[in-house]
Amino acid sequence: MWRRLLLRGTTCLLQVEDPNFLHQRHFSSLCLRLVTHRLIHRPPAAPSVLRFPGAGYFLANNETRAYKKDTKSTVELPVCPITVTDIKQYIRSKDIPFHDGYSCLHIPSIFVESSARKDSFSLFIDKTTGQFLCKDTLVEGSWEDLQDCLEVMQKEEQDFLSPHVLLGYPESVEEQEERERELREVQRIWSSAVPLTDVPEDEAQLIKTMFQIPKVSNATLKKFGVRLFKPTKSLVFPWFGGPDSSLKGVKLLSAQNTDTDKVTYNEATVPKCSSYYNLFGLPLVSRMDSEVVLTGRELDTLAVSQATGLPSVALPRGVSCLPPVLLPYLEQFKRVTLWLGEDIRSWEASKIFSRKLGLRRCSLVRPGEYQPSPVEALAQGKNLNRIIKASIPAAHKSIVSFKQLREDVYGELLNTEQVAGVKWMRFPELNRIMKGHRKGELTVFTGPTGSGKTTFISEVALDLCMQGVNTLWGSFEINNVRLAKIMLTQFAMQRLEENLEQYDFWADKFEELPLYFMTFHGQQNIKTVLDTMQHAVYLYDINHVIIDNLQFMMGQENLTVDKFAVQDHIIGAFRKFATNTSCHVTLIIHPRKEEDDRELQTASIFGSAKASQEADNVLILQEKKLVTCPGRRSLQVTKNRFDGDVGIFPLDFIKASLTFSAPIKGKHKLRKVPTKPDDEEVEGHEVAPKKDDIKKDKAEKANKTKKTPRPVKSPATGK
Ligand SMILES: Nc1ncnc2c1ncn2[C@@H]1O[C@H](COP(=O)(O)OP(=O)(O)OP(=O)(O)O)[C@@H](O)[C@H]1O
Repeated sequence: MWRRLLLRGTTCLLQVEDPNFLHQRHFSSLCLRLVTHRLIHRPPAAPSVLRFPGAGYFLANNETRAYKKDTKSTVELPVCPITVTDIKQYIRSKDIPFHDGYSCLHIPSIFVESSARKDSFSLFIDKTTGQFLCKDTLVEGSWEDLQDCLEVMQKEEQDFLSPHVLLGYPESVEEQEERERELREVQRIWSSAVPLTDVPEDEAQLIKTMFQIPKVSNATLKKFGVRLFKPTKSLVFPWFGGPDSSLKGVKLLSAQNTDTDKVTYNEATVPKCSSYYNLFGLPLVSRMDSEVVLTGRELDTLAVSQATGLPSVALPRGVSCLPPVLLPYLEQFKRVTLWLGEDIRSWEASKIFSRKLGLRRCSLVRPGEYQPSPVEALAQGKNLNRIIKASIPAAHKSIVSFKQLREDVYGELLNTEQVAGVKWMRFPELNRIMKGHRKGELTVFTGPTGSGKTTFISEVALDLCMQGVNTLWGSFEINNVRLAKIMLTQFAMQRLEENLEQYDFWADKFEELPLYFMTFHGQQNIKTVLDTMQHAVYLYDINHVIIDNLQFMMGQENLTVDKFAVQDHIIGAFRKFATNTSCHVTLIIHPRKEEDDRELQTASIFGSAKASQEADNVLILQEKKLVTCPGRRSLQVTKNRFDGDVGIFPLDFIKASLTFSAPIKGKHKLRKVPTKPDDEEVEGHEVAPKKDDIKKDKAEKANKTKKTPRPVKSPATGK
């Protein structure tokens, strides 16, 4: 029996042996995988017939999707969002025993013969996304993949499946070459680095002083396999993973001493940081360990381990994120102590990460004068065991007394600068009024139609993103390509159309930013948008969401209700989201009325006082219709809940770079290369290499560096 199916944009003719065999939902993910697998890379001239064991045949014509989706920077809700209840129900319906873990459900692996299973519950299903990982075989996939496998097993009456049953996207030649190049680089660095125990004692001591780890012993460095890469005087931290515990990558850490006796660290990873999923210290954890100290840096893990003897692992990207792909590796611990660093940012991150890890098993070390980072605590001769014992349970209580709050209040008073949030590099005037960009706030931004709202907010958000604020864009009006083009131009601070030879240079750097886009366009339902935001917060630890603009969520609401009531409702929903997720939401709203000769006010946006009450900050892009200065814009802050300061400052628009910011003067020069002989040197801003340099660089790299999206890697497989 043949059926014609449209599977996510792909027309397929499907021959079904048993029409009831697979639920269409499972079938669609199965078929899509096969279609993309076979046809994207080799579009057939004629329709091709593929077969999947037990599923029947299907015939795919070549009206297939002609592109491969970039899974890295776009955020989409899964085709069928699931809840933990759905997952449990489904697993029960298949008579599979499960263990309800902290962030995952644990079931017996379906990819290992029952007699050969090392651990009875080694397949982990993420309770939030349904993504699964089998720790025995390192097979991983989506919830739909797992359902397909279970259906096939049942149909075929099999006890287990081959680990190769799931087809992945095959690597392109460029991807394969890049992976091989990275592996060679890892090997090169690792083999030319030397164990610190092999370095003469006085030199080793010098290195330790440089890194401010004088009390970290040689034995500890040896135990964790830390080496020294002499050419750059960097410490090398290895990433061992996979069934064979082979070397998957390295992190190089260099230290620079500043005038204030403080040390600043710089790190680089191979593979690059977006694919570096190493929980440093994991190979030293035994299966029986039930307690762990989670740190933000490898050096902190060394300090904790040496001083306390407790198992400790370090997050690969510090306090910036806890990728869910690492969660299965932390499931075995009944108690997790998060000791992420010494500043407010680490404290905020530890509260957010503990939600992912399961609050009831987490306790947090509050940074403070007597509780610095582990490395510093060790250097100061503090008792690390006592600090860990004094950590605070993360579980939230809805009623608290001042006794419980007094430390928090003290922390805020002690660190006023940090509490004020991340400062803008390009907008000192915004810092003066707003003090900074803080987590969990709602900013409403408005301005006349076509006045440059998107352009301005794009630069404001880019500025923060460049400082490590994980950013998610919901651009409903202009598509993501146009938006990314605006941001890239602002990032490069020049008209790239005229300097296309510099495109790769800037695009490579831009790609490294923690920047994600929702794939919506046009009218959207508020619930879908909020669900997607929630999903992104879980996956990428998003700190800032920009919604451009609210009007695109109004259309689908019931229009018989008062328009302003709908607007109030939507603003209320974003407010709640910001508070619940500690994520900053910037909401662009069109003014409700515009009078040509009058400036906008807070009342020009909101339908009722309730809505203006919900916003923490209100920003207005004013467009003055002056004869002397036509088109001149200024930014007015009419509400600032943090400290009440309001004000206005002028903005100068530079059309070539689409930027509003004043050029930064007197900052340190990252690089000083005039692009043309008569060009001025640019200060405080990175400058692309010259044309000749680029050609040389390209010749050297020859075919090696073409960027293609890579699937998420598992910490253990590195695949
Ligand atoms: N200060 C400015 N002076 C002149 N042109 C500007 C200025 N700011 C932005 N532009 C240009 O105006 C155009 C519209 O800008 P943008 O899309 O950012 O406005 P908007 O306020 O978001 O528009 P809309 O009201 O349609 O949402 C763009 O081409 C942009 O480059």
